[in-house]
Amino acid sequence: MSSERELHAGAAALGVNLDDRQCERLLAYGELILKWNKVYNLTALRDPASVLTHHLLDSLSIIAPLAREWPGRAALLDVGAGAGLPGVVIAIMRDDIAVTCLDAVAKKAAFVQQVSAELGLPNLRGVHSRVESLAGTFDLISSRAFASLPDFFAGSKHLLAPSGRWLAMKGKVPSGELALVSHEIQVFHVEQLRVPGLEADRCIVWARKQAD
Ligand SMILES: C[S@@+](CC[C@H](N)C(=O)[O-])C[C@H]1O[C@@H](n2cnc3c(N)ncnc32)[C@H](O)[C@@H]1O
Repeated sequence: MSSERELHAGAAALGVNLDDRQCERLLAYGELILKWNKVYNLTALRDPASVLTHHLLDSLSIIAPLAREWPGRAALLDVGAGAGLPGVVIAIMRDDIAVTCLDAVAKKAAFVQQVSAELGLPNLRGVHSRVESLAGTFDLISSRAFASLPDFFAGSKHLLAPSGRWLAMKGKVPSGELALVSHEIQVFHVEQLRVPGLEADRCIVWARKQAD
């Protein structure tokens, strides 16, 4: 199957209809990751098929849940985004969401800036900072493979709007981490997912600030 057909089929299985532009941009993004991997040290994956399943489809699995949970405009911060996962995929799929991909490593933030310019995504920027020192307010704060849930929430709670939502992409349901989440934070949904082409467990942990 061609990459394009595999991407369309995988997205459809995740409840997402890709238009031609989105499909082109996602594939171009995958190519940029592989092309610049040596310079920016972006991923351990070396072949296009693994980038498609482990990065593009895995990140696309957030899109249908996000449309349900937050259908309108938003400012989203992707913490510890690395090569821009899932932030770049969200920016490609949702032009009504302004995405900031944050990373403590300058080269990774620079790569996201380059992706924004090359793919023509005005709603995407890469920022170099540690999350603990960043200022600002965001409606949505995401992460994938970043930190334990207690550390993710504690490190970014100063950045979440009062009515905002956290979405953490995790592997197996992280029961041990969930038990350690502060009482100031309400985990309101743990959503298990199946990503086409990936045998591994996947889930999204949704949380918000506890009302006073
Ligand atoms: C394992 S990578 C995950 C990258 C990407 N989210 C993914 O799923 O491929 C974790 C990233 O978090 C970044 N990071 C670690 N601590 C951080 C902090 N305190 N603030 C911002 N980024 C941080 C690292 O530089 C690294 O790029």
